[in-house]
Amino acid sequence: MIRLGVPSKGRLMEQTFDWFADRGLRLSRSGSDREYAGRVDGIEGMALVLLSAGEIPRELAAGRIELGVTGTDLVREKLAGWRDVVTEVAPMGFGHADLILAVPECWRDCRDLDDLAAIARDFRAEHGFRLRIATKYHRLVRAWLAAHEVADYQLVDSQGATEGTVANQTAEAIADITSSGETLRANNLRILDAPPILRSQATLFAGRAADGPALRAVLDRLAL
Ligand SMILES: Nc1ncnc2c1ncn2[C@@H]1O[C@H](COP(=O)(O)OP(=O)(O)OP(=O)(O)O)[C@@H](O)[C@H]1O
Ligand SMILES: O=P(O)(O)OC[C@H]1O[C@H](OP(=O)(O)OP(=O)(O)O)[C@H](O)[C@@H]1O
Repeated sequence: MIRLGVPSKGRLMEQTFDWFADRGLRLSRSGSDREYAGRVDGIEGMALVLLSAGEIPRELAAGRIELGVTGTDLVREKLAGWRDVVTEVAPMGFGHADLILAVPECWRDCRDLDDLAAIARDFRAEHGFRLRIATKYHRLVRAWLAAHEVADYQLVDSQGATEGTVANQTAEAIADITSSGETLRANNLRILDAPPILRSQATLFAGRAADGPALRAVLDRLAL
């Protein structure tokens, strides 16, 4: 049996269903909207598992699902050495979002990473604690700031409504996913002049341990 993990709600779920339908497989919930079980029609030996997008990387790594749809951001953030654990089977062309770092709009002297590094040094001297960056992408943000030699900061965990942390005075800057930029603008935040930390999109992943004839038959059926 090949178990396919799919996000359990929202646009990501609907677009995933459409993507498989375009390839001849019909995914559907088996019961009500609140029941997280589903079925796959159009192929033998495949089961649908509805999960939180954030949990799909872990489930792939644990071998509890063989295939999974989630954002590349979540796989890179949640799986250390992700390439050893999962294979990217196909980018799916939706769920595009950039992981970016943003500062208050009113920080006129903070345009790029060099500015941020200097401001972070001064901030620590002035306030006695390190500048706080709110994010749920700890691994990716730490690696990116280290690569750009920004050191005087601390990460503050924020699992949602991250853009609100600056107004709420629990952080000075944020690192989060953006697509339209509306949430940033509404919260008076501006993206630093730098390439995004990561460009993400919804992707079909396979667990490396799942490789075998049953998985290959499914991928052949999908012409992948
Ligand atoms: N505004 C957006 N536009 C496009 N993609 C987005 C946007 N926000 C988030 N995403 C993507 O959607 C995926 C799921 O996001 P999110 O982290 O909100 O899911 P989740 O943590 O599983 O949610 P929940 O735990 O509430 O089920 C991620 O890969 C993310 O990059
Ligand atoms: O650039 P935009 O188009 O405004 O989208 C960005 C927002 O979308 C995501 O939040 P989501 O709605 O998934 O909720 P969350 O804050 O709980 O993660 C993300 O965390 C941003 O807050």
